[in-house]
Amino acid sequence: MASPFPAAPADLHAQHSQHAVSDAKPSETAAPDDAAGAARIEGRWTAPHALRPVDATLTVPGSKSLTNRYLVLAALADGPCRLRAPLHSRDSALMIAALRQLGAVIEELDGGGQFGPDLHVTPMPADAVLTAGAAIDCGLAGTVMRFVPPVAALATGSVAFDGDPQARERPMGPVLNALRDLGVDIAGQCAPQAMPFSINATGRVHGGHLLVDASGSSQFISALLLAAPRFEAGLQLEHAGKPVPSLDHIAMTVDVLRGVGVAVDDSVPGRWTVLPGPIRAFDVVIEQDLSNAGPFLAAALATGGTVRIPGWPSPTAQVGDKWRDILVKFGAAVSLADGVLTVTGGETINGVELADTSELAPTVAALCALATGPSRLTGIAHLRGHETDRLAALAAQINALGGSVVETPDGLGITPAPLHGGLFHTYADHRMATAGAIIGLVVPRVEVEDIGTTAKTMPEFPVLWEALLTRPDRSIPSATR
Ligand SMILES: O=C(O)C1=C[C@@H](OP(=O)(O)O)[C@@H](O)[C@H](O)C1
Ligand SMILES: C=C(OP(=O)(O)O)C(=O)O
Repeated sequence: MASPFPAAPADLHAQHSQHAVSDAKPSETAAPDDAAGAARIEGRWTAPHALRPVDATLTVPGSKSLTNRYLVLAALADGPCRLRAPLHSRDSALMIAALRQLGAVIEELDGGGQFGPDLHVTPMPADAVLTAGAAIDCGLAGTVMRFVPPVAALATGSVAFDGDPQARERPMGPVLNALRDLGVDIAGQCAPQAMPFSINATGRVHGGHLLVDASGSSQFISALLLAAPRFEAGLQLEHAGKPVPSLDHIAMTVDVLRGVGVAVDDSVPGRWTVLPGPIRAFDVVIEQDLSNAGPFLAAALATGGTVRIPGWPSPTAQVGDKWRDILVKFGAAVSLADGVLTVTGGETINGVELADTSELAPTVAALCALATGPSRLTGIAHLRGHETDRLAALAAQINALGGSVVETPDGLGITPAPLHGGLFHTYADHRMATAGAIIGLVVPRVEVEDIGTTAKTMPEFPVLWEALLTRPDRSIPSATR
């Protein structure tokens, strides 16, 4: 779809104010422990419609994947740690609450950055005994439900895990079976391979060799690697099964482990060896979330405008760095100079063929729905086990707006079709909400069912998104903090 815009209106801000928010309301139930305290917008939300090409400069909050990895490592480290510019969102709040349950002391420090305070972490005491047991709410966070059980196995006491109803549908079996293979006592109350379950932890995990089928999620591997230095014999982990998805996320895990002094060998594909040893205390700056930068960069393509993101980390282990290649394939001009990523969209958006786009896929699919040529996304069968079955959800919701999307066994085929407004269901999935927002930039009257789902990884999304359209060269307004 081309993006022809009428001449810019005299008072752009006034026009957006009329259209931007319909039933949306500030939430009275901010996520627990969410230090950011950003004003919440929840519920049905009329996606702002761009009246002219965007021209904006912004930074986004910290990386979910880095924040939750460093929180886990800090809880297991050999001394107090500091996370600077961490993410403050539902997923990070759930991780903080989980690690506190296991004995880590996590405090917010005065000051901090644009998106909330820094964090100081005093690790779990080595001899922590959870006399009253612990109950961990995983919400819908894959990083909490997969990364925390191996950490819990290193405490002493009973640790119960549960989460949102949708989380009970997400695959857990390989992590639980792996821990059982390592001798950890796990009782499943629901299905034996899913939440809810509880761990009767003895404070020690011997470690050793493990065979795991990680074709359902890279998080099964990352979860075991992160705790492995604290296993008595370390870990020799081997994957057996269909290809492992989201390999960039495993590379990130290896990268952060090495950064805190852990010896990891990943020289043989599908095998990882972690030597036992201390996790060195650290003081780290969390990079902004490049995956969550995606919808803002996509806005440049959708509207034929320009979006700049200063402070783009390079080098980085984040999968979102792939935007620099992906958006060129869609037809954008992309440059990285002096740490500023600049993306400028053209007259039209090209169709693309892309493999293993991992968590970038919903944003990619939204751009494909606006493209002038057909697209094929492959290697993302495991998205059926994400926050929702993302392949089914994207196909259903884009088609409900007049699109032409077919599900394939491992992805999506998307053919250009004229789109119209309508309700875009979100299925408790933050990336469905942002996909609806992207389409709504150029398709009038798209309503996103629950924009509040973006609080999973970016509570500031609706505010930043509206500012993207109305206020160039801006960052989050202080009034929302
Ligand atoms: O380890 C991580 O931080 C993540 C790994 C990926 O999971 P999958 O391998 O299940 O795709 C990714 O999609 C998720 O958003 C975050
Ligand atoms: C798949 C995702 O999340 P999770 O960490 O819950 O798996 C995601 O953020 O796209």
